[in-house]
Amino acid sequence: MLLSTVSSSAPVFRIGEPPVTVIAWKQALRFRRRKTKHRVICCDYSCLEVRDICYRPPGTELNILNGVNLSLREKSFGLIFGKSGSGKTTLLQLLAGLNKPTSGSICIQRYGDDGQQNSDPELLPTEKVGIVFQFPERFFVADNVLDEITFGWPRQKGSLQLKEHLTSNLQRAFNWVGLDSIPLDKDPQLLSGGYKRRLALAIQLVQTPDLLILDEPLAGLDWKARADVAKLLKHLKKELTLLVVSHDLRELATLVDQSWRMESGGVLVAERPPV
Ligand SMILES: Nc1ncnc2c1ncn2[C@@H]1O[C@H](COP(=O)(O)OP(=O)(O)OP(=O)(O)O)[C@@H](O)[C@H]1O
Repeated sequence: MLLSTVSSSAPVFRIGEPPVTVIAWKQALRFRRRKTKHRVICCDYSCLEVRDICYRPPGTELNILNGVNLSLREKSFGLIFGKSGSGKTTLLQLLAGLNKPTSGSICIQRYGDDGQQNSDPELLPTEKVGIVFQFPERFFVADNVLDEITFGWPRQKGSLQLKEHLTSNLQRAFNWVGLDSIPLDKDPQLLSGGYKRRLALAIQLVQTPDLLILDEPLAGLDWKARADVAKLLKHLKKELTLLVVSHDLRELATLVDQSWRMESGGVLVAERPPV
């Protein structure tokens, strides 16, 4: 009798069911737990860490790098600038595993939400590092976009699974860099300067690196292409860690989370870009 007087929007209590307030309370608790769990996941993070690296090329007397340290949080944008010949490219080559440091280490360190290290450092796996060299288009070898992007893929018969995996990454990489409208049979040399850089980025992104290293990504491009590539890097930063060496500080300044100046003698100093 009482129920019939209750409006249709009011909560209805039926025998055998918990009152609506209890349901709401449980939902709130579940939401809070989820939020707490989410917060823990968010705050647990890793950093690329370069620890006290020195580098002296074999057969030479002087160190190019002298006690270099840096820490770069995942999915952020790190910029290294400094005078020509100070050792920036040399550092990138060590990070990409192309040379071995004379001393020091390069690792991935995990941190908890309290900012404390919560595991032992792990060596940086070089297969998770992509590098785009200065003027990458000068190293293009194929006469169509598809052959260029698949040039370094495994050729052996048994590598079908890996090739399938790379193929599934290809479309995603093309979408990321905005190459999806370019015909795969187009000659890479006929692409504009900006699109050549996009192709060079896509070649690396197909391998799904965690860390992407770029040496002078804007060098030699016109203003429009420079703005396009800078915008693309801003987009990529949401997906992976970027470490960039550049003299083009003005265009990149707004993307930078951490930056360092390489001083003559191979010493790295944390510093904002002077723009
Ligand atoms: N294998 C090597 N043997 C001897 N010297 C080397 C070797 N590799 C690099 N160098 C020297 O180390 C110094 C640093 O070179 P690096 O290319 O790293 O500088 P950089 O800061 O990247 O310069 P830029 O801004 O002009 O690209 C230079 O003086 C270079 O000549």
